[in-house]
Amino acid sequence: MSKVTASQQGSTETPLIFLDDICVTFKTRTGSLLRPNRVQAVNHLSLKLGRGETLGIVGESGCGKSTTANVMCGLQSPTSGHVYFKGDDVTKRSAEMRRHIGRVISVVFQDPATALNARMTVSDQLMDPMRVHKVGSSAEQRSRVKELIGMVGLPSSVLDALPGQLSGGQRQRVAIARALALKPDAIIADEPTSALDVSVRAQILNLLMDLKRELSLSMVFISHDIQTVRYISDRIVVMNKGEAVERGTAAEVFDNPQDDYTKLLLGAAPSLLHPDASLLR
Ligand SMILES: Nc1ncnc2c1ncn2[C@@H]1O[C@H](COP(=O)(O)OP(=O)(O)OP(=O)(O)O)[C@@H](O)[C@H]1O
Repeated sequence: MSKVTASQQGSTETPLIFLDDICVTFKTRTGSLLRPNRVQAVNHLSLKLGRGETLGIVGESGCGKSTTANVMCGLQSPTSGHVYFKGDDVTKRSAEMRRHIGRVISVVFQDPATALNARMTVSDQLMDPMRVHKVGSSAEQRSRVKELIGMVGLPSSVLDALPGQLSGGQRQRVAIARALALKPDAIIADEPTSALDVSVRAQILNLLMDLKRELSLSMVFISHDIQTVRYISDRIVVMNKGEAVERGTAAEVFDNPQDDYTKLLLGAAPSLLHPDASLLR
């Protein structure tokens, strides 16, 4: 397995995740069997996720955000380029490496209704990753489940509930608790508030920020809403048509946007966050 040093990646500390010149091309259903059409979902993208930072990835639907997230957590192999985890080249993962990365990088998806198993109680959903990865005794797993549900601000009475008996916000809290079950290094949150009622979006964002700080997590936060990304991120990458068109600290991107597309996003739709700013901290 080849290594890349921090200085080769242009920083003093080896990032948790480093995507180096990633391209992802998909064959589409249009075109013929011999000459399938292709879509370039990610086009020569390089980015780093530092330890303990929140990296926001923002752009319109179809610009390649989810594909980028999937490359980061190993759900998608790049067509070209390299993926480094803590400096190790993990582009071509063995089954063991895939398992390890699945444990240390967790994903929170947009819609908790589909991300959770409708037939499993909350308790079983939280226990599941620990059972699959054989972490702890059953007594330790049960105790961790109680700890997890408290961490996301839900009462232990919900542990016996099925997802369908919970509100959308409660379900997303359960999905976040499950993502934390194996004590990951990083969470990738892919549009985690988009499917939620506007009144609970700020609560979920605040929860993610609190957990990230308390647990010293790294986080990738993906959204098409640039105001939400600004609120939660330390650094931001703006994507357009598979490419990173702008990057910088949240303040740099907002106060002094350089790219026309970023300016367009900033001038576009109002924030999808609750209009009552007092809900945000
Ligand atoms: N499995 C796939 N097969 C074919 N094309 C795909 C596949 N996954 C994504 N694409 C295409 O790649 C491009 C980027 O998709 P991606 O889902 O990464 O964008 P996105 O910015 O996350 O969009 P959204 O916000 O709508 O989820 C789109 O044109 C999409 O249709």
